[in-house]
Formats: sequence, C-alpha cells, structure tokens
Amino acid sequence: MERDIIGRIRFGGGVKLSFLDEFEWIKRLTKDKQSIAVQQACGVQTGIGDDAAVAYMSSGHQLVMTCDTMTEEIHFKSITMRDKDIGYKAMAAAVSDIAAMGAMPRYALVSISFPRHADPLRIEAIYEGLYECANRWSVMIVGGDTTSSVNGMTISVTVIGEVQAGKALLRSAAKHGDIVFVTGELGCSAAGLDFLLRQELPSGQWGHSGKPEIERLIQAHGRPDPQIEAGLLLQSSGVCHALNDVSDGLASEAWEIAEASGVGIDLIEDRIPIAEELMAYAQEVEKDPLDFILYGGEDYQLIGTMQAEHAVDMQMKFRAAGLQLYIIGYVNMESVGVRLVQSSGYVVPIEKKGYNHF
Ligand SMILES: Nc1ncnc2c1ncn2[C@@H]1O[C@H](COP(=O)(O)OP(=O)(O)O)[C@@H](O)[C@H]1O
Ligand SMILES: Cc1ncc(C[n+]2csc(CCOP(=O)(O)OP(=O)(O)O)c2C)c(N)n1
Ligand SMILES: [Mg+2]
Ligand SMILES: [Mg+2]
Ligand SMILES: [Mg+2]
Repeated sequence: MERDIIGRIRFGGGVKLSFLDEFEWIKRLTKDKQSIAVQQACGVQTGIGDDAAVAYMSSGHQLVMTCDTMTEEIHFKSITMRDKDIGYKAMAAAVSDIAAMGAMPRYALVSISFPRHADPLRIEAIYEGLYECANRWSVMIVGGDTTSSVNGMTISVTVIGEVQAGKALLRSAAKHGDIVFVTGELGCSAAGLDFLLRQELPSGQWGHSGKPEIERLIQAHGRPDPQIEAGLLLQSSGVCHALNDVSDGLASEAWEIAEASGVGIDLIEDRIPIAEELMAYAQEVEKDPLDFILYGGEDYQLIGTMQAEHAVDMQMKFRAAGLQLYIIGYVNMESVGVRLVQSSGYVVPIEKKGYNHF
C-alpha cells in the first residue's frame, strides 16, 4: 500500500484519506536521507532500523554526549518559527552543546512526538531542517523515537560527539588572569523573537517585516549557527580554559562559568559587541540592547576564558579562519559572581538570571 505525503491512499479510481502509522512515519521521515555509503564513511555500522545503532569512535578519544528538547509554545510557536527552521534549530541547539565542549559532533538520535492528526507536511518540513543541519556538520542521524502526543509537538535531539581524551573544555576551568571572550554578537535572537511576538499574527502565519535589519534578527532566532569550528579551534589551541554555549543569555552562562570555576568575572560594557540591527531595534522598542544580550538567550555563540597572553594571537587565528573572537572581560580575584564594568566606570553586579523554564 502506498500513501502520499498527506496520507491519501490511491486505489482504483478513488482516493481514501488515512493517516500514516508509526512505522510508515519513521520510514517516510528518514529513508534515504543519508546514504549508506555516507553513513559508513562517517563510522556508522548499523543505523536506523535495529534496536539500537552501532557506530565507531576514533581511538584515543572520549565520548561527549548531550540532549536538548524543543517544545511547542515554549521554544516555538507557529508565528515565531517556520517548520523547517524548527528542525534546523533543534539540531543546531543540541550540536551547540558539543561545540561548547570543544568537541566534534558525530551521531544524533531524534525523538519526536506529535498529535495523530498533525499536518504531515509540517512534520516532513521539520525533518528537512533537521537533516539540513545534520548534513552541514556531517552528523549522522542513527536513530530516535516517534510517538503521538495529545497536543503540541516536542522534538528532542541527542548528540554524541568525540574529543581527544582529556581535552574537553569544561565550565569549571576558568582561572584568575584569564580573559573572557565570546565568538559572536549576542541578543539578536531574543530581539527577533520580541519582534515576532509583538506582531499578533493569526496562528499559522509567519511574520515578515520587509526590513532587512529585522529579517536578520528573525534569522538569528530561527537559524542559529552552532560554533563547531570555533569550539574545535579553541580546543586544539591548548590555551582555552573554560567554555560554555549561550542558550539562556550571557549573564546566565557567565554565572555558570563563575560558579563552576569558583571565580569572579567582570564584563566590560564597552567591549560587548552589539549588532547594528539589535541597536536599531532596541531603540525602536525603547529597550536597552544589553537586556537582550544579557538575559535573552538562544544565541548559540560560545563564551569562554583563555590565558590573556594568547588572546591576540587567537584573535588572529580566528580571523584567518573567517571566525570572530571578541574579548569582553576578564576573570578576577574577587568573590564568585559576575559584574559589569559600565561605560561610566562604575562596577555593578550582574544578576544571575536568564531564561529559566520554571
Ligand atoms: N532531566 C535530566 N536528567 C538528567 N540530566 C539532566 C536533565 N536535565 C538536564 N540535565 C543535565 O543538567 C545539566 C544542565 O542542563 P542545561 O542547563 O539544559 O544545559 P545546557 O544549557 O548546556 O543545555 C546538563 O549536564 C544536562 O545534561
Ligand atoms: C514562543 C517562544 N517563547 C519564548 C522563547 C524563548 N526561549 C525559550 S527556551 C529558551 C532558552 C533556551 O532553551 P533551553 O530549553 O533552556 O535550552 P538549553 O539551555 O537546555 O540549551 C528561550 C530563550 C522562544 N524561543 N519561543
Ligand atoms: Mg539543555
Ligand atoms: Mg549548553
Ligand atoms: Mg536552558
């Protein structure tokens, strides 16, 4: 029996509407999306189709494992994200945690739950995005799980990566005298979301601003770039100490490093990069751009610390690789916490807050 994408069964001269079952769904979403030859070249012995996947890891390496979930209404709404971007971002967010360890992502498992009568075109589009991101980084999707839900969609992506044994970059490794860096501009994703949520569009419609600056903010929200190359460069340099990715906002991630490492962190207001489009948008909605940067989240840039004497050399290496590295502060001898050295010269504490689910 062959069904088309919206579950129509063609027979005789007629068409009957019927929904795909669990196994038909798995096949439709994953079959031939990554060829056997490519999977084998990437170390997969047995991928989708058995009780579990079997794959090779490089010798002398450690496993690096993470899992991230995206839930409808919490991480996305039909007015904030296109279906394809939901899949792309679910993979990107999970892969970003591997980048934040200075590791190489290799394999992924994808669990998805959706209502029985969900629009099949939506689910297909989500998978298109998932595979687009996975293929971009040669991550092989080797399994997952598919279930129904009462309402709303949930996508959970587990990523398994590898790093040379003993070389993972931990949150707890910041040292006094280090500088603090970020790998890109922050706050744009939160500003894009802010714009989309203000549109009050009917459900299912997706916001277009017509303005290229706003489109860049929306793009930052829907299509974050996991900083894998930056993470690997930092790891191989041997001079990077702590590393973390920015999912909950700069303040929250800096606090995580400070607490895990038992250090103080000072961020210098004038050194924090602010994208022009963020500055313009913040002005338009009469908000401080720093609020988006510190407390917005979902940037998926990296924040870390490294030995001060190697910072300029690393900046040159980053530039040569087409990447960015902004030095935005330093690790101090004060008590555990995060402070802001304001443009005025005043030093004020930065609250330990950011996106928190509960
Ligand atoms: N339900 C859970 N069971 C076990 N470990 C969890 C659970 N939720 C989160 N963790 C772990 O707690 C830590 C912090 O999670 P989280 O804040 O989500 O990290 P990140 O922001 O990097 O994704 C991670 O090590 C994560 O693997
Ligand atoms: C509709 C909607 N409302 C609010 C947000 C903002 N938001 C949701 S989750 C989140 C933080 C990142 O997600 P999380 O599950 O905490 O990822 P993790 O920290 O585990 O990587 C943010 C900023 C959003 N993306 N979409
Ligand atoms: Mg997480
Ligand atoms: Mg993280
Ligand atoms: Mg979080």
